Amino acid sequence: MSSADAIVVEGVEHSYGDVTAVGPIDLTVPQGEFLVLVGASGCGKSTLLRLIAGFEQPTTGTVRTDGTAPEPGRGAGLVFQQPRLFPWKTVGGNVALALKYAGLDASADRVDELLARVGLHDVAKRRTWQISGGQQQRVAIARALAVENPLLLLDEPFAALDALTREKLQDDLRQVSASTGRTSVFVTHSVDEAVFLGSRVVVLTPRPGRIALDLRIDLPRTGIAAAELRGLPEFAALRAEIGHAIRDRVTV
Ligand SMILES: Nc1ncnc2c1ncn2[C@@H]1O[C@H](COP(=O)(O)OP(=O)(O)OP(=O)(O)O)[C@@H](O)[C@H]1O
Repeated sequence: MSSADAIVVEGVEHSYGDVTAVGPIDLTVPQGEFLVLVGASGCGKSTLLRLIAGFEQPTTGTVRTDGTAPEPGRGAGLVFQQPRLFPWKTVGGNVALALKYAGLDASADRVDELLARVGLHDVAKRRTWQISGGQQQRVAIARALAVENPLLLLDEPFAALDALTREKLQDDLRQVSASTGRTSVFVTHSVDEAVFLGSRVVVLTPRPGRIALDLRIDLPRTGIAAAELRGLPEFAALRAEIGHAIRDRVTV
């Protein structure tokens, strides 16, 4: 392992009872990479993410994040499909809680700054049910960014959103991630989303999830409009290659 490696997965297999969900998998993620995991439903994407978060222990092999065994709730900001906000807190209160929990400055100015980073202005005092689903997911991302954790782990964060909101959030996340340079692992079913967000895309085989394709995405990450990026011929070629890798291994 080099000091520049944020995540090292070595010889990892994970079983639930007698069902082997993933592995064996070897995967090294250098610092600053935006890794997207894609694959058919049930191939073990979330399991691999949970192993990296420390929510699951590998049945065999080892997982290291920043050189040590991952511990749940430490060292990683997490975003799930549902925003999981506290409904009895205001929007700002939800972000402030994450800051307080980490012993950081939880002032109104700091909360506003974080909300502004995900495109939310003037909503800090609202209740969580007074904002849209897309806005709630932005709050969840702001909360995950609040603590300067080295890792950002996202499990299908945009899956429950409508197509337009989803594209907008993808665009914003791409910009935020380019500016923070934080190592990220993002799970999705969407090939388009994978190519748009990832600096690297790993396709998993159907269960047990193994690496079927490991692809560097050399598309510009800054200074290009989302529509222009999606319109590049290289974008279409990468989407086709990843789509083939998934379809080749799925028997319907
Ligand atoms: N807690 C659990 N107990 C038993 N089996 C589980 C558990 N969690 C997941 N599995 C099984 O392990 C396999 C991998 O599941 P996982 O959720 O990691 O896949 P996934 O690729 O994220 O799926 P999806 O894209 O549908 O969310 C599946 O067959 C699933 O049924």
